[in-house]
Amino acid sequence: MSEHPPTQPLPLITADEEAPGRLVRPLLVLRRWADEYRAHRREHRSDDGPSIWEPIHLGIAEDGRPVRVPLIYRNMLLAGEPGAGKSVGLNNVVAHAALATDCRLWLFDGKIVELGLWRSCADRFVANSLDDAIGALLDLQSEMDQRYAVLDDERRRKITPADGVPPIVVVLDELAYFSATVGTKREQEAFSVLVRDLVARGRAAGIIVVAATQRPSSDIIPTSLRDLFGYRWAFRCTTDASSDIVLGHGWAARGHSAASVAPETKGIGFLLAEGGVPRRIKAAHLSDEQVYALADRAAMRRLAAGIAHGQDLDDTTGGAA
Ligand SMILES: Nc1ncnc2c1ncn2[C@@H]1O[C@H](COP(=O)(O)OP(=O)(O)OP(=O)(O)O)[C@@H](O)[C@H]1O
Repeated sequence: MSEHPPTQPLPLITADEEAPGRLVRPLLVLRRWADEYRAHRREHRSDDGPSIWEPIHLGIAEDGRPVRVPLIYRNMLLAGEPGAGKSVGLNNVVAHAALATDCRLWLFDGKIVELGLWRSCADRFVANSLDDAIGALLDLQSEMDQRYAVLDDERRRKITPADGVPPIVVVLDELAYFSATVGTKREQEAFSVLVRDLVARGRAAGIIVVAATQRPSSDIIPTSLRDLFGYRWAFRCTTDASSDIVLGHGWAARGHSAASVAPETKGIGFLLAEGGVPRRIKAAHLSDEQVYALADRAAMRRLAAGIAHGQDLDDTTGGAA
């Protein structure tokens, strides 16, 4: 935000010829200062928008405090029964990433319409083709490997904002569609192996995986994959066992179960952040109208920043080189 300009000294004596020398009332002085400040803000308003290096607002905790988490160098898993509020929760993450012109956005949506609202902001949008999904993940894997090669050359461990190499936010909704529903077993396995590799190795290269599923079962979220996610957000689950599949074994027995969320209380979930204790939070709700408005705004910002949809990763960022 720009600073307040040097304030011009305001005359404390009116120039009113009919009452020369009358003191200006302090309230009027304050009002004029406020007007001057507002005008300055309007003129110099900084519209930098959010950054992917800043925490993302997810909702509010039980104590009424906002819940904001940094996503950079981390991954997030969202799971819960159909209609529990995952898409609404996911929209908070996508909105932040879309508005942040310092990251790229790759969206995978087997259902097409959930993330489809953000399509104009995405560098790559994969709909219901497993073939396309595998192709896109292979491209991400090779981008990740290139970035690591550069980091290795420079004897560094991870990318930083100073590098100018944009983090890539990869959003996968619905995970089970690609890993268990369409395609052959072999293709599903190829998809799962690539996702696991990105989640396991992508963080330091700035590749952030955010995956959502309405099937919190061990075939979709095996423990070995679940444990790679620094953030796990369990929306209402039907059983303690499925809540544990998302959050980790034993949390339900300790009183942290997403099965305790009443079916009618949409948007409530348990967020486990980096080895802490799961917190019960309510996701911030963006209506469809708000999502459309934000998506349009984000697309314009991306266009203005020269990173609009369709531009090749290497054209605009230089890749990792
Ligand atoms: N945080 C919230 N605040 C208010 N209402 C919410 C919230 N989250 C969800 N809802 C309501 O619940 C409905 C279902 O939410 P949402 O579409 O996010 O569920 P979902 O878990 O993604 O479902 P599915 O798995 O079927 O896609 C929303 O349309 C909205 O009306």
